[in-house]
Amino acid sequence: MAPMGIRLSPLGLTVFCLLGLGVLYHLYSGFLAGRFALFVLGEQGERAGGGPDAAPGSLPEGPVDLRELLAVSVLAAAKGGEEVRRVRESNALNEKAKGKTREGAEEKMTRGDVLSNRKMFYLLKDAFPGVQINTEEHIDAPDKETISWDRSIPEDIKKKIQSKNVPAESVTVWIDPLDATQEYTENLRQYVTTMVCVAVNGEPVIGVIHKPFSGYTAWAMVDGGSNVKARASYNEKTPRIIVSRSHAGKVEQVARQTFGNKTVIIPAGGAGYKVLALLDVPDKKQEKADVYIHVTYIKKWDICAGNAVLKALGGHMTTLTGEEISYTGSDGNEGGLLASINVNHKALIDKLPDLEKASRK
Ligand SMILES: Nc1ncnc2c1ncn2[C@@H]1O[C@H](COP(=O)(O)O)[C@@H](OP(=O)(O)O)[C@H]1O
Ligand SMILES: [Mg+2]
Repeated sequence: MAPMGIRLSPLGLTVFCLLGLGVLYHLYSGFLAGRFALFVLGEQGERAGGGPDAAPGSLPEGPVDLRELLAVSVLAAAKGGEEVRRVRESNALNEKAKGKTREGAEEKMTRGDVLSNRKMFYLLKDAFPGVQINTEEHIDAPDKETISWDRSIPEDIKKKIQSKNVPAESVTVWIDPLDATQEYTENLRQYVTTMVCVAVNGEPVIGVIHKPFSGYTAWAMVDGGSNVKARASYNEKTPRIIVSRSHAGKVEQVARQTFGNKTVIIPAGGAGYKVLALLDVPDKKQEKADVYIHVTYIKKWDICAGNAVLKALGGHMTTLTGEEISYTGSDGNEGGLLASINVNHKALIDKLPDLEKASRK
């Protein structure tokens, strides 16, 4: 006699057990499917910004040679740059607003951004299909372009850099197909760059910054080599500070409060341009600065290449509180930026309490 007066026959008991097993199986498989969907959609979607790389199934495969990745990154920056220049010279920019920044500035996109993005993305994707690529602009799958890499490595890279394999799944590539879009639309060509960055386990390792209108390219690999170097000296006491001209926030006011009124502030476009301002760059139109500060939100494709180049040369790019920036996962950097080389970075951080607060306003 079962409790509460219900009596089950052996057949009833078997049916009951089978039903129970069925329910358990259903629940468990649903849970697994849910976890799988979360992994595919959540992880990949967040990382790829919605481009075709977000499609499930593009799984990492085999090791990746960082020297090859550097070579194709330099080529991609140059090929993207050709598009940027061609569109600017045609004067048919097809300028569009793609949204607003948190501070309410219009975020622009042009045909230069789109065409450069397409070239850079498909060249890198063709060369390294198993690698995660995060790019600033959306890629429409029907727009696919096949661009093959001939696997040749430029002589200067061959001379300076050794082959080094890392697992494909440890790599995240960040593409900025046109940095300083605002200035591009204003025809302030000197500020414009195309950039590629390679992060390994979130650490910036390879940086390429290319100027399409002068043809200059800076590249560097952490623990590898570079084609660019730091300047001979920097002014630490009253540094010349390079800042954004179109997303400045409170940076000028607070920089003066911190370093005094004598401090020279240089407003300029482009995160790539501003990192190059800290280095020894043989380009007449390149201004020079001692420190680069940014206080508003900024995206990782804007800063990763500059971070890698500075790191490779012994410099630093951190948040305003001195934290390293991790180049995996979400595409935004919340804590502002302080970039320097051959100065006491920690001492600068300690001087900047007000800037950190300003970035939160
Ligand atoms: N508050 C903000 N929100 C979003 N993007 C920002 C930003 N501040 C700067 N950026 C982006 O960072 C890059 C450098 O900014 P700036 O020239 O102002 O120093 C620009 O990239 P893009 O031109 O690639 O869009 C700009 O759009
Ligand atoms: Mg940018």
